[in-house]
Amino acid sequence: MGSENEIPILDFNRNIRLKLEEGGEGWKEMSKKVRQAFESHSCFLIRCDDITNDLHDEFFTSMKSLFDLPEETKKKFCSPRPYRGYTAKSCVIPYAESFGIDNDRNPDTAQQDFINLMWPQGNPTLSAALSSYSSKTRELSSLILKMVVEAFELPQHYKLDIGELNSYNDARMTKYLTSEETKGSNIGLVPHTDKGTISFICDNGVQGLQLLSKTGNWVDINIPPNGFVVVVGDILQAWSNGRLEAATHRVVAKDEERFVFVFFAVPREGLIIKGPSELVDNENYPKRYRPFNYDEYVNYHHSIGSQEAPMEKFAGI
Ligand SMILES: O=C(O)CCC(=O)C(=O)O
Ligand SMILES: [Fe+2]
Repeated sequence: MGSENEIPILDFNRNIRLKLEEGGEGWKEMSKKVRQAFESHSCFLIRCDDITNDLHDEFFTSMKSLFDLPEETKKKFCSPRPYRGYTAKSCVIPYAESFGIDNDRNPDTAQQDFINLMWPQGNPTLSAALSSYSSKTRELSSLILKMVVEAFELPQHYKLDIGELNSYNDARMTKYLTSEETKGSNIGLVPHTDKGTISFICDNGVQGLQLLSKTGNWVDINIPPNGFVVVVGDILQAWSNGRLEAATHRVVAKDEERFVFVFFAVPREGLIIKGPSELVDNENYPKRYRPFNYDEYVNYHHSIGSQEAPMEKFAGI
């Protein structure tokens, strides 16, 4: 599927999705493409015309107004949980500010509470756009994970498993400093893998995301305005017994301000991650990870900071 510099692009526009009948030929065909792209690149680009140009522009314009709020207002958004709340220029993201919204119970309520905290008088434009982006990515994440089960020819009951790996979602909005503001450093976000199941990323058109290719080169990712890049996270790597590898990615600083929305599909709290025995094959794919508790992995990840191959150190056999 193309060279390492060519990130595969899959079309999930409405007319295509309408024809995807679960278990049908078109569905199987698309499932194969999803698996191939995850195997070859650990990610792929998605085109999805539910994200119209107007919605894209409204979202990123209103996101800018969020970061333009006074520092003391932004700081009101705090959370005792790792990676959530408002962070500015932290050691993991030294050249960015970011809001991590914990959506685990009821995503719409969590997002609404967040908007009301920032704007007691409300911000209907950002509220509606955030809700549209989140519901679209939520729908796509369950579709794509079901396709992973299909493409590995796993028994259908694993779709329930996948539901558990995809039960919560965390939304993140980030603003990166420009290369002038980072004063010489060209890194906006250090190389890392995402600790959830899969993540969807989209930006305001200022390209800065790079993927570490299988041959060790940094490859630019140009996210289509009407779509996302979807990347494999640590949990899908562990669940698939390493057949799908988490995407190592980083962000480089650019001359213009970069705004980003990320949707992390994550397991429910306390889930024990234990992949299908069908994906273990003693000759070619011996068992790579012990079963582990998702929360313990998140706490471990948080305690060590951003390091290479945290999953291998935590649960590798
Ligand atoms: O800014 C981006 O393009 C990627 C953000 C990211 O990797 C993350 O928040 O985990
Ligand atoms: Fe990431």
